[in-house]
Amino acid sequence: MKLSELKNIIQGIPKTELHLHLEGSFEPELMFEIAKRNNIPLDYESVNALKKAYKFNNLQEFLDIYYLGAKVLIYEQDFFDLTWAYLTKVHSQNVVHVEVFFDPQTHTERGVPFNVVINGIKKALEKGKEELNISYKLIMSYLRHLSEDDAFKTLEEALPFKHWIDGVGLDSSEVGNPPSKFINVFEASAKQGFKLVAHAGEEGPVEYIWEALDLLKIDRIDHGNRCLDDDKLVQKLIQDKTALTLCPLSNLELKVIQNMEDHNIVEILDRGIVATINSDDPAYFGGYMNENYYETAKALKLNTTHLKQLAINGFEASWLPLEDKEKHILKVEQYFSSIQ
Ligand SMILES: Nc1ncnc2[nH]cnc12
Ligand SMILES: [Zn+2]
Repeated sequence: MKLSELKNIIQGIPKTELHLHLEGSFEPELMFEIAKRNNIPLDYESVNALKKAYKFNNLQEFLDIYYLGAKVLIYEQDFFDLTWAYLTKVHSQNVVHVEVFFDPQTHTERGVPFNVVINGIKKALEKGKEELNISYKLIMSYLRHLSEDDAFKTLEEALPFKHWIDGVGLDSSEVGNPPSKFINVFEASAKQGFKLVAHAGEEGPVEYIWEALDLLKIDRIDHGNRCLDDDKLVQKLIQDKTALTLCPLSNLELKVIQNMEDHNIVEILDRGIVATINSDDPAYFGGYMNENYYETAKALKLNTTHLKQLAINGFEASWLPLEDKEKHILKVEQYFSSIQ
């Protein structure tokens, strides 16, 4: 297949995004605009200088810059603009359903009230549903470098907005902050009716994936690249149909892999695990959904069967009601039939 043909095929696939940090979709241009209107100095003198700093050797180096950027977000309008920019971008890439993370503690820690953050995000998501026909779920993520008590405080703050939040997640610095640190707050979150996900096995060992499953009782694993290290785990993921939200460009930029050709997504798919493709923090890692599909497909020579499976998996692994999943999956199947 020619690369231009591959690009066109990917553009046409109706897609989901299930692993996206809204703060990670903060493009430098918008960051500078908001910094200026809020009168907050940035450590970089221009968009280009900031972009030049986007060279990471590991997750922590990225997180340090990601939290710096988020500091300019103060008002409801800022959170609205951030979310709306993401939605219009992925709409242009034929993404039709998103399940997005926000990190409340990154903002409440700086004195920005929880309601300001969530009101801005929610208004943009609703506008996206009305005007762009993008359905959505919202996931509140606890920062794992902070304490479980802090996560509990966040859960309390979230309760008045419970009807707007579909699930809770666990992100930030993985190594040294195992899922077991958050058993109680995940149990309390489940009692409130939230679905559960957690980043596990991105940089951390396969044991963290086991902990996320057995101790936190999560529904879906964010990343999970390390799962192939353990055959018993692979069997469990297949049996329980537990999905992985893989993020190939993120893995490359954070040096989880050295080359895209080294990515294990084909093996994960071929073993029968419900693998999905996502962008994680697209403003920092050089690509949104289409670019993630494209770079992966190009490097690993994915065929249309793989592409179709990945797209279907996105809907299967989503939290959409069954009839919506089926409707979308039918459209994916019709699309691939039409291009044969
Ligand atoms: N890839 C990632 N891993 C952990 N925490 C994150 N927060 C934003 N992106 C993240
Ligand atoms: Zn992530």
